[in-house]
Amino acid sequence: MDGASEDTETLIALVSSLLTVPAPKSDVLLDVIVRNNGNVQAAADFFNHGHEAGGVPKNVQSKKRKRPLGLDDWLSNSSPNASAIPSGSKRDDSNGEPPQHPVPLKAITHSSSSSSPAKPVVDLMSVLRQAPPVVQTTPRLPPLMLSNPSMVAQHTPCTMHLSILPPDLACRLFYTMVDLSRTWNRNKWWLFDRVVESPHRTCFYARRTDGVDTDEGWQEAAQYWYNGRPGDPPQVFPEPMEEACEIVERIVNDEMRKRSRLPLEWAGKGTEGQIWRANVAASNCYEGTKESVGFHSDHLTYLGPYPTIASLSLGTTRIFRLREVIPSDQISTRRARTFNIPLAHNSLTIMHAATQETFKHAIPPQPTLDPYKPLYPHPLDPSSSPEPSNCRINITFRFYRPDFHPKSIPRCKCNVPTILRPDMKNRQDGKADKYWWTCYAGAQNEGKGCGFWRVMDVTTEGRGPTIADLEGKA
Ligand SMILES: O=C(O)CCC(=O)C(=O)O
Ligand SMILES: [Fe+2]
Repeated sequence: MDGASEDTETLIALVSSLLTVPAPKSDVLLDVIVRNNGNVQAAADFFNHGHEAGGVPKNVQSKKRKRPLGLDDWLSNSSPNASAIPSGSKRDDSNGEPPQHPVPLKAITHSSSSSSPAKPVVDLMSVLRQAPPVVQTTPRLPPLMLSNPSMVAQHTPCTMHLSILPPDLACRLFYTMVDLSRTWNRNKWWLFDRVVESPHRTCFYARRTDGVDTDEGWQEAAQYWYNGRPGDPPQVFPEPMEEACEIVERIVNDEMRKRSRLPLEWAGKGTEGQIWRANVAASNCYEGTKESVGFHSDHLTYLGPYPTIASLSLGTTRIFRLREVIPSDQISTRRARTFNIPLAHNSLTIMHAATQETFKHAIPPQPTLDPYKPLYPHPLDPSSSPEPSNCRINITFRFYRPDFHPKSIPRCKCNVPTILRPDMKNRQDGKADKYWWTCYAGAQNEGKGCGFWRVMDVTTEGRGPTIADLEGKA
């Protein structure tokens, strides 16, 4: 995943933790957070001191006299040493909101590369727990298994494409990535006051044709893949990944031509006139039943609004879980449904425009799995017989937009590049959606950031061309 996404729910949790009055509903909290430009303390002050002064309208006050929700309510009591992933559903909003102290970049870089955290690193899933229940009157819908491409297209903004690579290429790419994955790392970042670790291994790749050796922008982009931890320069696409990428690009372009485009989507073209091309890829390896990635939407920092992300699955079939984030104004009238999509070997899931703005996705732990039985022997040992494998390899091919080049990303008061996130809860279905640049220093700086928060404005920031520019509607 592109870093771990912190989102509006994290902001809400942080404001709730500062309240000395009964907690209002989350849409009210968010409204006040937005009006205070994302300043958690100012939003909390508004509730704490505004009530008596009549600052909060009657209809935004909670009817129930409840103990205010504290930070501890969001953190489970599990031992920080626990590295096993507990069973049962866990919330993953990933990173905590960057806190309040400005820190120079050097300190952050130093801290991220060599810090010895005060508390031991813990598995992310052992720190987070279920969100408090929202009072709901609409009926709960049971999770739905989307077992074929037409069901996926019917219920989600994604499409599913089966058996996309020649079988020998799919198998060779699987072996190549499993071999490479032995050196990949688990993502680590600060969540509130401790370091958490993603329960799977990941690696960031940049395509050679896109100036991997010369453009230091890729180095920064790679660093952000690892939640701001400095690391080695990005790897280039290994040969079978390049071969697969060309096939993936053709499928994505064919699919995109059939779909209507949204105003903030990128409207540039590739050298061969393609609507979409991949210039980077991130690969994930999940071994066994427990390795997973929690619910998140991908950071949009270099992808820009409404990205298309093409996700190739190889090896063992795992479930891809999708769940819509219901906008605040619809929360009492409809419920999100959980969709489970089995990702077979050699299948491509395209997360089309608006997936990151409207849904969260996860690869949950699962009780059992079917080992993948390769059809071909390992290319480095052609006389061996193929061994069944419990690994799933995922490669997400992405297009990092030139108008969101690392050089153009605003820096916060810590002098660290910010991250771009959509306002999922207050969206307008492509018409006037809001995106925020927020401080991300806290992910690596012992949880300390500056609280920087600014609305992204495509026009004043000189970004584009977008579809709206082309259509003259900007
Ligand atoms: O493994 C997958 O299919 C999902 C990976 C993912 O969400 C990510 O890399 O952002
Ligand atoms: Fe993701």
